[in-house]
Amino acid sequence: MATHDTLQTLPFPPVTKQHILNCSYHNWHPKYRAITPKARLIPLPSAFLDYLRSDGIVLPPEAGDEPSWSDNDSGIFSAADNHHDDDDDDESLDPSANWRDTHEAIERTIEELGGKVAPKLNWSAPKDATWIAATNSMECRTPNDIYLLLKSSDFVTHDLAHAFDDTADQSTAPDPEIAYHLVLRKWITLNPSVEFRCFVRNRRLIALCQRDLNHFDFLFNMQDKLRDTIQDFFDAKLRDTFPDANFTFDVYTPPPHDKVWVIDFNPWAIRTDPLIFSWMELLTMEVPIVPAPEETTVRLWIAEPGDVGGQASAAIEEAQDEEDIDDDDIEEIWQPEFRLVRRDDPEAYGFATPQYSAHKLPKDVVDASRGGEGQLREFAMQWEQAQKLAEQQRAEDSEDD
Ligand SMILES: Nc1ncnc2c1ncn2[C@@H]1O[C@H](COP(=O)(O)OP(=O)(O)OP(=O)(O)O)[C@@H](O)[C@H]1O
Repeated sequence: MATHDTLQTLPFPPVTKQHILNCSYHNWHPKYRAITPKARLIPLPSAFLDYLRSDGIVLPPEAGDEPSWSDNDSGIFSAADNHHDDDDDDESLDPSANWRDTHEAIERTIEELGGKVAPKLNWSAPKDATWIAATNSMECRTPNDIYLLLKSSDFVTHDLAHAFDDTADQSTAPDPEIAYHLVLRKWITLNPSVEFRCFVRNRRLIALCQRDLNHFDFLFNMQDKLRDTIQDFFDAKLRDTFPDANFTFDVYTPPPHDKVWVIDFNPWAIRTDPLIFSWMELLTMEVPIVPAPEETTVRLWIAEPGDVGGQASAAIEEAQDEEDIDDDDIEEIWQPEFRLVRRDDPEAYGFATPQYSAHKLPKDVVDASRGGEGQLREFAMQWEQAQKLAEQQRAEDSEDD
């Protein structure tokens, strides 16, 4: 998280609520549907959002449900656990009673997408919660798999409660109503080595880098081809169509690496992880505005703090008018910086280091669970129990004081 100090010193152009909304999946997907992996969007009613926001994790009963969390110290319940023989209020125990249509739409959509999906909300996928899933991934086969991930994710909570935090028009404009959607993407086995984050400043692709911070040797041989492919894709599909001049986008380039899929858009803002770059680098990186025809050198423009928009674009237009040079000439001699993780880079994760660990269980719990499949759930239960005991102990201690 950025400190107040960082926010003040980084020369970002103002990030508005509209910038955030433009990166919401439901806003950009209709326009870019043909260049994204197959996905379906399910509008979420307020009853479902209340469920996501509520404390604790109670899952709707599933066909043939047994009380699977028999001692339930985990705090995670299937509604079947609450079943009483003489109960006539079963409905009230099923959290999906108030959003049955949504539940059924989710079921149908999973089936339509081939039985396995990767879920996300308007902006965030529950990448930080995969530890709680039986698959240890975001792969979901049932609505309950989805609810468990969404309810366990801090990233999803951010979408629900903090979407417009730190925007420049925070106090001057009321928060627009957010049309929350559940995005279900047909599950594909992605090779993380060929996922890239791309940075666009003033409608120019200025930098790109790996999303997965492991070192992949083979990428170095493919670097030029990948850069060209992604640059061409950006020029043809995104440069003039995305509503903002500054933004980031994530792509996947499946083998044989001549096609590009958009996975996501993110705002040009501190909340977006710059990965192997720093925001200061991206904000101040030198970008050519035009090659001088009589010289072989390139004139460079350096961003002024706070100006990565209007002035630069005006300067480009003016230079182009004067010197009759078009964008293609510029592209020929200048390329975005494409950063890969080198073998000994300090940024590189060791293969054993889990990502998003700040959102997970303590390291010794995760390490200890590496022994076998499914054990993480058990550790999760033990962890919850340990937390409760610690809580109890603290309460007792403070009573003693
Ligand atoms: N259809 C899919 N099938 C399987 N995995 C997927 C699919 N789509 C995306 N993923 C994986 O999920 C990851 C997260 O997706 P996405 O980028 O949409 O999440 P996010 O929360 O917006 O991430 P960030 O906050 O880093 O932008 C991707 O990096 C990719 O590895």
